[in-house]
Amino acid sequence: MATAQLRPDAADGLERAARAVLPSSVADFIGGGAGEELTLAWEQQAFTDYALRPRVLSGVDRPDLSVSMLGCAVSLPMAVAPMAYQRLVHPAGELEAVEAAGRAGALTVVPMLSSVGLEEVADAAAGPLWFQLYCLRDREVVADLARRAERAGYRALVLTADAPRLGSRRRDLRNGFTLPPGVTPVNLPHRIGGVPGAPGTGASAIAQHAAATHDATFSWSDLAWLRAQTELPLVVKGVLCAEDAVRAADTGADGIIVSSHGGRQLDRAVPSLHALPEVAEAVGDRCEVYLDGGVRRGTDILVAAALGARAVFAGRPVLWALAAGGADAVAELFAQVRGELQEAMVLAGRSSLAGLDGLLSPRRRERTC
Ligand SMILES: Cc1cc2nc3c(=O)[nH]c(=O)nc-3n(C[C@H](O)[C@H](O)[C@H](O)COP(=O)(O)O)c2cc1C
Ligand SMILES: CC(C)CC(=O)C(=O)O
Repeated sequence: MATAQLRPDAADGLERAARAVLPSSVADFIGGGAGEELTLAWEQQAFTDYALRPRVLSGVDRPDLSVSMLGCAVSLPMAVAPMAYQRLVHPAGELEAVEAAGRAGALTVVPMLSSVGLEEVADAAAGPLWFQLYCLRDREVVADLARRAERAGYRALVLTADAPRLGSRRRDLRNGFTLPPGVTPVNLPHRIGGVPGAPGTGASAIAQHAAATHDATFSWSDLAWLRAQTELPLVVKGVLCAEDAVRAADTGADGIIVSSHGGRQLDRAVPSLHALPEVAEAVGDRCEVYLDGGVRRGTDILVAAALGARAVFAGRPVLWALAAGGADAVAELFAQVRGELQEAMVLAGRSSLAGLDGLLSPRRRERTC
Protein backbone atom coordinates (compact mmCIF):
# COMPACT_ATOMS: atom_id res chain seq x y z
CA MET A 1 0.00 0.00 0.00
CA ALA A 2 1.33 3.46 -0.93
CA THR A 3 2.11 5.34 2.26
CA ALA A 4 0.67 8.59 0.86
CA GLN A 5 -2.77 6.99 1.14
CA LEU A 6 -2.29 6.74 4.88
CA ARG A 7 -2.08 10.48 5.44
CA PRO A 8 -5.67 11.62 5.73
CA ASP A 9 -6.53 9.60 8.81
CA ALA A 10 -3.74 7.51 10.30
CA ALA A 11 -5.56 5.60 13.04
CA ASP A 12 -8.81 4.65 11.30
CA GLY A 13 -7.37 4.41 7.81
CA LEU A 14 -4.66 1.99 8.93
CA GLU A 15 -7.14 -0.26 10.65
CA ARG A 16 -9.33 -0.39 7.54
CA ALA A 17 -6.34 -1.11 5.31
CA ALA A 18 -5.10 -3.85 7.66
CA ARG A 19 -8.48 -5.53 7.94
CA ALA A 20 -8.60 -5.74 4.14
CA VAL A 21 -5.48 -7.94 4.09
CA LEU A 22 -5.64 -9.90 7.37
CA PRO A 23 -7.57 -13.10 8.08
CA SER A 24 -10.58 -12.08 10.17
CA SER A 25 -9.46 -14.22 13.16
CA VAL A 26 -6.14 -12.32 13.28
CA ALA A 27 -7.90 -8.95 13.00
CA ASP A 28 -10.19 -10.07 15.85
CA PHE A 29 -7.18 -11.11 17.97
CA ILE A 30 -5.64 -7.66 17.49
CA GLY A 31 -8.73 -5.50 17.68
CA GLY A 32 -10.57 -7.40 20.38
CA GLY A 33 -10.80 -6.96 24.12
CA ALA A 34 -12.00 -8.95 27.10
CA GLY A 35 -15.60 -9.59 28.14
CA GLU A 36 -18.12 -7.10 26.82
CA GLU A 37 -15.23 -4.91 25.61
CA LEU A 38 -16.34 -1.99 27.79
CA THR A 39 -12.83 -1.07 28.91
CA LEU A 40 -11.68 -1.40 25.31
CA ALA A 41 -14.18 1.30 24.31
CA TRP A 42 -13.52 3.46 27.39
CA GLU A 43 -9.77 3.58 26.69
CA GLN A 44 -10.22 5.87 23.69
CA GLN A 45 -13.30 7.70 25.00
CA ALA A 46 -11.38 8.77 28.12
CA PHE A 47 -9.26 11.15 26.05
CA THR A 48 -12.37 13.12 25.12
CA ASP A 49 -13.04 13.87 28.79
CA TYR A 50 -10.44 16.65 28.59
CA ALA A 51 -10.29 19.86 26.59
CA LEU A 52 -7.15 21.90 26.00
CA ARG A 53 -6.67 25.45 27.33
CA PRO A 54 -4.36 27.06 24.78
CA ARG A 55 -2.04 29.95 25.65
CA VAL A 56 -1.58 32.59 22.94
CA LEU A 57 1.36 34.81 21.98
CA SER A 58 3.75 32.33 23.58
CA GLY A 59 6.22 32.58 20.73
CA VAL A 60 6.46 28.80 20.38
CA ASP A 61 7.71 27.95 16.93
CA ARG A 62 9.57 24.67 17.29
CA PRO A 63 8.41 22.73 20.35
CA ASP A 64 10.78 20.20 21.89
CA LEU A 65 9.31 16.68 21.71
CA SER A 66 12.36 14.88 23.06
CA VAL A 67 12.30 12.99 26.31
CA SER A 68 14.44 10.55 28.25
CA MET A 69 12.92 7.13 29.01
CA LEU A 70 14.93 5.55 31.84
CA GLY A 71 18.07 7.03 30.37
CA CYS A 72 17.19 6.35 26.71
CA ALA A 73 17.06 9.60 24.76
CA VAL A 74 14.20 9.58 22.24
CA SER A 75 12.97 12.30 19.93
CA LEU A 76 9.29 11.33 20.22
CA PRO A 77 7.36 10.60 23.43
CA MET A 78 5.49 7.70 21.81
CA ALA A 79 7.01 4.21 21.90
CA VAL A 80 5.87 0.82 20.62
CA ALA A 81 4.02 -1.28 23.23
CA PRO A 82 4.94 -4.96 23.58
CA MET A 83 2.72 -7.07 21.33
CA ALA A 84 3.08 -10.79 20.87
CA TYR A 85 3.56 -12.66 17.62
CA GLN A 86 4.08 -9.85 15.12
CA ARG A 87 4.76 -12.35 12.31
CA LEU A 88 0.98 -12.86 12.37
CA VAL A 89 0.72 -9.60 10.41
CA HIS A 90 4.04 -9.32 8.56
CA PRO A 91 6.61 -11.94 7.47
CA ALA A 92 9.47 -9.99 9.08
CA GLY A 93 7.44 -9.52 12.28
CA GLU A 94 9.17 -7.67 15.10
CA LEU A 95 12.15 -6.77 12.90
CA GLU A 96 9.94 -4.55 10.78
CA ALA A 97 8.36 -2.55 13.62
CA VAL A 98 11.71 -2.10 15.35
CA GLU A 99 13.26 -0.76 12.16
CA ALA A 100 10.46 1.78 11.68
CA ALA A 101 10.46 2.90 15.31
CA GLY A 102 14.23 3.39 15.22
CA ARG A 103 13.88 5.45 12.05
CA ALA A 104 11.28 7.59 13.83
CA GLY A 105 13.50 8.17 16.86
CA ALA A 106 11.19 6.08 19.07
CA LEU A 107 11.76 3.27 21.57
CA THR A 108 10.29 -0.23 21.22
CA VAL A 109 9.32 -2.77 23.87
CA VAL A 110 9.98 -6.22 22.39
CA PRO A 111 7.56 -8.83 23.74
CA MET A 112 8.64 -12.03 25.47
CA LEU A 113 6.35 -13.77 22.98
CA SER A 114 8.08 -12.29 19.94
CA SER A 115 8.00 -14.42 16.82
CA VAL A 116 11.61 -13.44 15.96
CA GLY A 117 14.35 -14.20 18.50
CA LEU A 118 15.17 -11.44 20.98
CA GLU A 119 18.87 -11.44 19.98
CA GLU A 120 18.06 -11.16 16.26
CA VAL A 121 15.71 -8.24 16.97
CA ALA A 122 18.39 -6.51 19.05
CA ASP A 123 20.97 -6.96 16.28
CA ALA A 124 18.66 -5.29 13.75
CA ALA A 125 17.52 -2.38 15.92
CA ALA A 126 18.51 1.22 15.28
CA GLY A 127 16.66 2.66 18.29
CA PRO A 128 16.59 1.74 21.99
CA LEU A 129 14.82 -1.45 23.07
CA TRP A 130 13.23 -2.65 26.30
CA PHE A 131 12.26 -6.30 26.82
CA GLN A 132 8.91 -7.45 28.24
CA LEU A 133 8.42 -10.48 30.49
CA TYR A 134 5.35 -12.30 31.71
CA CYS A 135 5.06 -13.76 35.24
CA LEU A 136 5.81 -17.39 34.39
CA ARG A 137 5.54 -20.44 36.61
CA ASP A 138 9.06 -21.41 35.58
CA ARG A 139 11.16 -18.76 37.34
CA GLU A 140 14.34 -20.09 35.77
CA VAL A 141 12.92 -19.24 32.33
CA VAL A 142 12.16 -15.69 33.54
CA ALA A 143 15.66 -15.26 34.98
CA ASP A 144 17.25 -16.68 31.84
CA LEU A 145 15.25 -14.33 29.57
CA ALA A 146 16.31 -11.41 31.76
CA ARG A 147 19.95 -12.41 31.41
CA ARG A 148 19.63 -12.88 27.65
CA ALA A 149 17.98 -9.47 27.25
CA GLU A 150 20.72 -7.82 29.30
CA ARG A 151 23.46 -9.51 27.24
CA ALA A 152 21.74 -8.56 23.96
CA GLY A 153 21.75 -4.86 24.86
CA TYR A 154 18.16 -4.22 25.94
CA ARG A 155 17.99 -1.13 28.15
CA ALA A 156 15.20 -2.11 30.57
CA LEU A 157 12.92 -4.99 31.54
CA VAL A 158 9.14 -4.60 31.61
CA LEU A 159 7.22 -7.04 33.80
CA THR A 160 3.61 -7.33 32.69
CA ALA A 161 1.75 -7.67 35.96
CA ASP A 162 -1.88 -7.68 34.83
CA ALA A 163 -2.03 -11.13 33.27
CA PRO A 164 -2.08 -13.78 36.01
CA ARG A 165 -4.35 -15.47 33.45
CA LEU A 166 -5.59 -14.26 30.09
CA GLY A 167 -8.80 -12.21 30.08
CA SER A 168 -11.73 -13.90 28.30
CA ARG A 169 -11.44 -12.67 24.77
CA ARG A 170 -14.73 -13.77 23.33
CA ARG A 171 -13.76 -13.19 19.73
CA ASP A 172 -10.75 -15.52 20.06
CA LEU A 173 -12.88 -18.16 21.81
CA ARG A 174 -15.53 -17.93 19.10
CA ASN A 175 -12.89 -18.19 16.37
CA GLY A 176 -10.95 -20.99 18.05
CA PHE A 177 -7.93 -18.75 17.55
CA THR A 178 -4.67 -20.54 16.75
CA LEU A 179 -1.23 -19.51 15.61
CA PRO A 180 -0.47 -20.45 12.00
CA PRO A 181 2.54 -22.68 11.26
CA GLY A 182 5.78 -20.74 11.54
CA VAL A 183 4.55 -18.26 14.15
CA THR A 184 5.82 -19.48 17.50
CA PRO A 185 7.15 -18.12 20.83
CA VAL A 186 10.74 -18.63 19.73
CA ASN A 187 12.30 -17.14 22.88
CA LEU A 188 10.83 -19.83 25.11
CA PRO A 189 12.55 -23.16 25.71
CA HIS A 190 10.98 -26.17 24.05
CA ARG A 191 9.39 -27.44 27.27
CA ILE A 192 7.01 -24.48 27.50
CA GLY A 193 7.12 -23.14 23.94
CA GLY A 194 4.34 -25.15 22.35
CA VAL A 195 1.13 -23.27 21.61
CA PRO A 196 -1.49 -25.93 20.94
CA GLY A 197 -3.86 -25.31 18.07
CA ALA A 198 -7.59 -25.37 18.65
CA PRO A 199 -9.41 -24.82 15.37
CA GLY A 200 -13.11 -25.54 15.64
CA THR A 201 -12.96 -26.37 19.34
CA GLY A 202 -14.20 -23.02 20.64
CA ALA A 203 -10.95 -22.67 22.61
CA SER A 204 -8.22 -20.06 22.15
CA ALA A 205 -4.74 -21.53 21.73
CA ILE A 206 -3.06 -18.49 23.27
CA ALA A 207 -5.39 -18.65 26.30
CA GLN A 208 -4.47 -22.33 26.72
CA HIS A 209 -0.77 -21.50 26.46
CA ALA A 210 -1.13 -18.70 29.02
CA ALA A 211 -3.04 -21.05 31.35
CA ALA A 212 -0.15 -23.51 31.17
CA THR A 213 2.69 -20.99 31.60
CA HIS A 214 1.54 -17.87 33.49
CA ASP A 215 1.62 -17.95 37.27
CA ALA A 216 -1.26 -16.35 39.16
CA THR A 217 0.64 -16.78 42.44
CA PHE A 218 3.39 -14.39 41.25
CA SER A 219 3.38 -11.57 43.80
CA TRP A 220 5.35 -8.63 45.20
CA SER A 221 7.98 -10.93 46.68
CA ASP A 222 8.56 -12.34 43.20
CA LEU A 223 9.00 -8.80 41.90
CA ALA A 224 11.68 -8.32 44.58
CA TRP A 225 13.27 -11.59 43.37
CA LEU A 226 13.27 -10.32 39.77
CA ARG A 227 14.74 -7.01 40.93
CA ALA A 228 17.66 -8.96 42.35
CA GLN A 229 18.22 -10.90 39.11
CA THR A 230 19.20 -7.95 36.95
CA GLU A 231 21.08 -4.69 36.83
CA LEU A 232 18.65 -3.32 34.23
CA PRO A 233 15.99 -0.77 35.14
CA LEU A 234 12.72 -2.56 35.91
CA VAL A 235 9.29 -1.37 34.78
CA VAL A 236 5.95 -2.73 36.01
CA LYS A 237 3.24 -2.71 33.35
CA GLY A 238 -0.47 -2.88 34.10
CA VAL A 239 -0.77 -0.72 37.22
CA LEU A 240 -4.13 1.06 37.59
CA CYS A 241 -4.16 2.44 41.13
CA ALA A 242 -2.03 4.47 43.54
CA GLU A 243 -1.65 1.62 46.06
CA ASP A 244 0.02 -0.70 43.56
CA ALA A 245 2.14 2.12 42.17
CA VAL A 246 3.55 2.82 45.64
CA ARG A 247 4.11 -0.90 46.21
CA ALA A 248 5.99 -1.14 42.90
CA ALA A 249 8.19 1.81 43.81
CA ASP A 250 8.82 0.35 47.30
CA THR A 251 9.87 -2.94 45.67
CA GLY A 252 12.47 -1.24 43.51
CA ALA A 253 10.66 -0.59 40.23
CA ASP A 254 12.16 2.26 38.23
CA GLY A 255 9.13 2.76 36.01
CA ILE A 256 5.41 2.10 35.86
CA ILE A 257 3.23 1.73 32.80
CA VAL A 258 -0.33 2.68 33.68
CA SER A 259 -2.27 0.29 31.47
CA SER A 260 -5.43 -1.79 31.21
CA HIS A 261 -3.62 -3.93 28.63
CA GLY A 262 -5.70 -2.20 25.98
CA GLY A 263 -8.93 -3.55 27.51
CA ARG A 264 -7.76 -7.12 26.93
CA GLN A 265 -7.60 -8.29 30.55
CA LEU A 266 -10.12 -7.16 33.21
CA ASP A 267 -13.20 -5.85 31.46
CA ARG A 268 -14.74 -2.89 33.35
CA ALA A 269 -11.27 -1.99 34.64
CA VAL A 270 -10.81 1.77 34.85
CA PRO A 271 -9.37 3.16 31.61
CA SER A 272 -5.70 3.94 32.02
CA LEU A 273 -6.04 7.68 31.41
CA HIS A 274 -8.40 7.99 34.40
CA ALA A 275 -5.96 6.07 36.61
CA LEU A 276 -2.94 8.10 35.51
CA PRO A 277 -3.28 11.17 37.80
CA GLU A 278 -3.50 9.15 41.03
CA VAL A 279 -0.52 7.01 40.03
CA ALA A 280 1.58 10.02 39.04
CA GLU A 281 0.72 11.80 42.27
CA ALA A 282 1.39 8.73 44.43
CA VAL A 283 4.90 8.01 43.14
CA GLY A 284 6.08 11.53 42.39
CA ASP A 285 9.74 11.41 41.37
CA ARG A 286 10.36 7.89 42.71
CA CYS A 287 9.42 6.21 39.40
CA GLU A 288 9.02 7.26 35.81
CA VAL A 289 5.35 7.04 34.90
CA TYR A 290 4.13 5.99 31.46
CA LEU A 291 0.75 5.26 29.91
CA ASP A 292 -0.69 3.04 27.23
CA GLY A 293 -4.21 2.42 25.98
CA GLY A 294 -6.22 4.26 23.35
CA VAL A 295 -3.44 6.61 22.23
CA ARG A 296 -4.19 7.36 18.60
CA ARG A 297 -3.07 10.91 17.82
CA GLY A 298 -0.72 13.68 18.84
CA THR A 299 -3.27 15.44 21.00
CA ASP A 300 -3.73 12.21 23.01
CA ILE A 301 -0.02 12.36 23.90
CA LEU A 302 -0.43 15.95 25.05
CA VAL A 303 -3.35 15.04 27.31
CA ALA A 304 -1.47 12.08 28.80
CA ALA A 305 1.65 14.18 29.37
CA ALA A 306 -0.39 16.87 31.10
CA LEU A 307 -1.82 14.22 33.43
CA GLY A 308 1.63 12.96 34.43
CA ALA A 309 2.91 10.57 31.74
CA ARG A 310 6.53 11.01 30.73
CA ALA A 311 5.74 9.24 27.43
CA VAL A 312 3.11 6.90 26.01
CA PHE A 313 3.06 3.56 24.21
CA ALA A 314 0.96 2.72 21.17
CA GLY A 315 -0.29 -0.79 20.55
CA ARG A 316 -2.86 -1.66 17.91
CA PRO A 317 -2.14 1.23 15.51
CA VAL A 318 1.40 -0.12 15.07
CA LEU A 319 0.12 -3.60 14.22
CA TRP A 320 -2.48 -2.22 11.81
CA ALA A 321 0.29 -0.22 10.11
CA LEU A 322 2.60 -3.24 10.00
CA ALA A 323 -0.11 -5.29 8.31
CA ALA A 324 -1.09 -2.53 5.91
CA GLY A 325 2.33 -1.46 4.70
CA GLY A 326 5.22 -2.83 6.78
CA ALA A 327 8.00 -0.61 8.10
CA ASP A 328 7.12 2.27 5.74
CA ALA A 329 3.57 2.44 7.06
CA VAL A 330 4.74 2.25 10.68
CA ALA A 331 7.22 5.06 9.97
CA GLU A 332 4.41 7.03 8.35
CA LEU A 333 2.25 6.54 11.45
CA PHE A 334 5.03 7.89 13.66
CA ALA A 335 5.60 10.82 11.28
CA GLN A 336 1.92 11.67 11.34
CA VAL A 337 1.73 11.55 15.14
CA ARG A 338 4.90 13.65 15.41
CA GLY A 339 3.33 16.26 13.11
CA GLU A 340 0.08 16.28 15.09
CA LEU A 341 1.92 16.71 18.39
CA GLN A 342 4.07 19.52 17.02
CA GLU A 343 1.02 21.31 15.63
CA ALA A 344 -0.92 20.91 18.90
CA MET A 345 1.99 22.25 20.98
CA VAL A 346 2.45 25.29 18.74
CA LEU A 347 -1.28 26.03 18.79
CA ALA A 348 -1.47 25.48 22.55
CA GLY A 349 1.59 27.66 23.09
CA ARG A 350 3.68 25.00 24.87
CA SER A 351 7.37 24.68 24.10
CA SER A 352 8.09 21.39 25.88
CA LEU A 353 6.37 18.42 27.47
CA ALA A 354 7.73 19.40 30.85
CA GLY A 355 5.75 22.64 30.91
CA LEU A 356 2.11 21.66 30.57
CA ASP A 357 0.66 23.10 33.80
CA GLY A 358 -2.85 24.44 33.33
CA LEU A 359 -3.22 22.84 29.91
CA LEU A 360 -6.28 20.73 30.67
CA SER A 361 -9.85 21.59 31.37
CA PRO A 362 -12.19 18.73 32.28
CA ARG A 363 -15.10 18.69 29.85
CA ARG A 364 -18.37 19.36 31.66
CA ARG A 365 -20.42 16.30 30.83
CA GLU A 366 -21.22 12.92 32.25
CA ARG A 367 -18.09 10.81 32.43
CA THR A 368 -18.24 7.73 30.27
CA CYS A 369 -17.12 5.57 33.15
C1 LIG B 1 -2.34 -8.11 19.51
C2 LIG B 1 -1.85 -7.63 20.85
C3 LIG B 1 -0.88 -8.37 21.52
C4 LIG B 1 -0.42 -7.93 22.76
N1 LIG B 1 0.56 -8.64 23.37
C5 LIG B 1 1.07 -8.20 24.54
C6 LIG B 1 2.15 -8.88 25.13
O1 LIG B 1 2.67 -9.87 24.62
N2 LIG B 1 2.61 -8.39 26.32
C7 LIG B 1 2.07 -7.29 26.91
O2 LIG B 1 2.51 -6.89 27.99
N3 LIG B 1 1.05 -6.62 26.35
C8 LIG B 1 0.55 -7.05 25.17
N4 LIG B 1 -0.45 -6.34 24.58
C9 LIG B 1 -0.96 -5.11 25.22
C10 LIG B 1 -0.17 -3.89 24.73
O3 LIG B 1 1.15 -3.92 25.20
C11 LIG B 1 -0.80 -2.56 25.21
O4 LIG B 1 -0.96 -2.61 26.61
C12 LIG B 1 -2.13 -2.23 24.56
O5 LIG B 1 -2.21 -2.74 23.24
C13 LIG B 1 -2.32 -0.71 24.55
O6 LIG B 1 -3.53 -0.35 24.02
P1 LIG B 1 -3.75 0.16 22.50
O7 LIG B 1 -3.73 -1.07 21.66
O8 LIG B 1 -5.09 0.80 22.57
O9 LIG B 1 -2.66 1.13 22.15
C14 LIG B 1 -0.94 -6.76 23.35
C15 LIG B 1 -1.90 -6.03 22.65
C16 LIG B 1 -2.34 -6.43 21.41
C17 LIG B 1 -3.36 -5.60 20.69
C1 LIG C 1 -0.44 -14.06 23.43
C2 LIG C 1 -0.91 -13.22 24.55
C3 LIG C 1 -0.43 -13.68 25.88
C4 LIG C 1 -0.53 -11.80 24.26
C5 LIG C 1 -1.72 -10.95 24.17
O1 LIG C 1 -2.58 -11.09 23.36
C6 LIG C 1 -1.87 -9.94 25.13
O2 LIG C 1 -1.05 -9.88 26.02
O3 LIG C 1 -2.83 -9.16 25.03
